[in-house]
Amino acid sequence: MRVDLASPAQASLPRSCHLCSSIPRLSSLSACVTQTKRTGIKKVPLRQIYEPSLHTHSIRKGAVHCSASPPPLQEPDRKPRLAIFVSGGGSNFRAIHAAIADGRICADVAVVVSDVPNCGGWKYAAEHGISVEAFPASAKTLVDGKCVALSTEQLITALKEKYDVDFVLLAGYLKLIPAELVRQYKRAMLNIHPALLPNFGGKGLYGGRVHSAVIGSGARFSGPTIHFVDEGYDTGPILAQAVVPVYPTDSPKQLAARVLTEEHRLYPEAVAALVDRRITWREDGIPVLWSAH
Ligand SMILES: Nc1nc2c(c(=O)[nH]1)N[C@@H](CN(C=O)c1ccc(C(=O)N[C@@H](CCC(=O)O)C(=O)O)cc1)CN2
Ligand SMILES: NCC(=O)N[C@@H]1O[C@H](COP(=O)([O-])[O-])[C@@H](O)[C@H]1O
Repeated sequence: MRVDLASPAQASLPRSCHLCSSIPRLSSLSACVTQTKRTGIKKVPLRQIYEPSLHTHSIRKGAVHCSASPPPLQEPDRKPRLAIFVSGGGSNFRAIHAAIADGRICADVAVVVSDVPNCGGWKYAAEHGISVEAFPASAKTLVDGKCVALSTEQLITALKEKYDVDFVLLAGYLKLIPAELVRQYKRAMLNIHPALLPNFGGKGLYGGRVHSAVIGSGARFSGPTIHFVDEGYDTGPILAQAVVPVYPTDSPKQLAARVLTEEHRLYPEAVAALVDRRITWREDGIPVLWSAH
């Protein structure tokens, strides 16, 4: 059985337990080991090995007994469940859904959430038997004069209890995610932005406006950024980026198409790493994506 650990260069050697000075043995952490069905590689989440705080100690007859007590893992046969937020055509949602269908992403889409009922992403979800919810309330969520949108509290309850969602993915979603929802999915909510953050991001910069700003700046490179979501627009920790050339003769439409091609490659890769738990965190709060191969 191959156990795939982060390269020692990246991961500090196991710290011994500060109380009993033992180094946790792999067998004592067997509960941490998860089988990645698709690849047959045994993954051992680093955080559950290198955090002595996971140990419990009991004093028996004067001796300190140290045993790892990793947090409970999901039921082995339960795939991670995703909520995907869209506002428009949903091409990134479709790319993620296609990656699930062909086995690149080991997860299920539990629900699609949109501020624009019947947008392209909403229709695609409905056509594929995926539940849909409207959020937040606006003139666009009035159907026959009745508001069909959930409140923030109702949405959180639905995501946690009705849909049992583990991870939230923003995919062309154009509304600010409220702080209460961000807190519910700390280090479990991603967004894709069509430029190289921290440049060309923030309020007012979305869709074609981003590409116009890039071209107008004279920048020679652009590309998608995948980042964890915090309370501000596009200010969360960057997880992955890809680079495409910007030609001085580019129209915003031409640049958008070039960036979108890379979005549809990069986002599924990032989501696969997220659900496979191949992301660790540096002590300065920067996420590290570990390749599956
Ligand atoms: N809490 C967060 N919410 C959202 C984030 C985020 O990083 N943190 N990312 C955005 C997606 N996004 C860029 O990637 C983005 C989307 C929309 C805007 C924006 O200025 N929106 C307009 C309204 C547009 C409309 O309703 O048509 C606005 O707020 O005035 C900026 C960045 C998703 N949510
Ligand atoms: N700041 C957010 C933003 O501009 N998102 C962008 O909206 C486009 C449409 O997404 P879609 O085709 O997946 O609906 C994509 O380029 C995405 O990066």
